[in-house]
Amino acid sequence: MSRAKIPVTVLTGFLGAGKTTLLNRLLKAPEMAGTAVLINEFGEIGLDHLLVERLDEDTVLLNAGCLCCTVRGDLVRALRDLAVRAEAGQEIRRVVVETTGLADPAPILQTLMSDPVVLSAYVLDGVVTLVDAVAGRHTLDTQVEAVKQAAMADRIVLTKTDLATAEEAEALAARLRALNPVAPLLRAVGGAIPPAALLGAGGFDTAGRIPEVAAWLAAEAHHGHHHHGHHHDPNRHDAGIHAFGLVFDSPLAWDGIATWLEMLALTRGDSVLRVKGLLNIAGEDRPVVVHGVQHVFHPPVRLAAWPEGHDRRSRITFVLRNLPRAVVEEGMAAFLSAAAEKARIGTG
Ligand SMILES: Nc1nc2c(ncn2[C@@H]2O[C@H](COP(=O)(O)OP(=O)(O)OP(=O)(O)O)[C@@H](O)[C@H]2O)c(=O)[nH]1
Repeated sequence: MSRAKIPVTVLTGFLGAGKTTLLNRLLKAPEMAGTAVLINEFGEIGLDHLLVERLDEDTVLLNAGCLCCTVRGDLVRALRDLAVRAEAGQEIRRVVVETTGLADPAPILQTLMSDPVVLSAYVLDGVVTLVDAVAGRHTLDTQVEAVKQAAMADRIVLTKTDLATAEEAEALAARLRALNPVAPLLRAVGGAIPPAALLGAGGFDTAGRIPEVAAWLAAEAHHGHHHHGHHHDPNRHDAGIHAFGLVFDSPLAWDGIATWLEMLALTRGDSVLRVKGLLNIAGEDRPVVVHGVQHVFHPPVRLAAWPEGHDRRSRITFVLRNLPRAVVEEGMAAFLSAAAEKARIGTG
């Protein structure tokens, strides 16, 4: 007799919407035991695997590229590997795939619903899409991926409602209901939501959805991944978007980096789709994690310890739209040297 198929949940949502935060909470729930996680990140230096508070053999990185583009083959391979392990007796009760914030869900769903090996071992359990209550409106206005993510969701989770006014959240909710009449619209602050609200959505169905959804899937079925428009450059989605990472050998001055990140969010928030950093701050034993999402610079968080097996250099990744890398690098260097000078004068 063949084994029961393993349910796969696709966790998506635009850059910085709160996917990793929610995943971290979810994985702590007892009913999530035996969950394998596949993480995909956009940009040269992946950090998410360091930020998911559990990196064991069942967390697989699909790194340096976008799941909907070049990494699609990796997704199939990772799922096949997990299926082999499950067949050999390892307990894999569920798989969660965290996509990059820029992922178009159509090719991912198409892959999950059509690859014969994947189909033999897995069943699609649903698409969970997170929408940031603060940045969501602007994101839906400017990024077609975000529209697709919302329209193809089986569950939509409005995040960061603690940072938005009730009117903002309600206006966004109304827009999401129009884009997706079938998905329950849930809310989560800090990723807090019962797993049962997200899991067990059942196979993907286009019934009741806006007509574009069926058209997007049909287009993917015809294209196949060889003709997928943007698969040549993993770090480039539309012409204006690019990602890069910076690495710093010496500890950084908190003053300089914090002031600069605040300035960047304030003045260039529309162009700074995402900043994520794991930082070695002068005078701190523990790593400090910083997150910027468009106009919001989130409060920094100290991790309990440096991730094992990783050096203590600071790493910052950026996803920018229509903003040259040099502008960011020069601005950052100026703020860091101003902070160093201040410290020198202060102590000298
Ligand atoms: N205030 C508030 N902050 C949140 C909430 N959810 C997430 N955040 C913060 O938002 C920032 C980004 O969260 P992540 O979970 O890293 O977002 P992500 O979607 O995984 O980001 P990418 O993988 O880069 O697309 C972090 O600073 C989180 O602490 C929320 O409900 N309220």
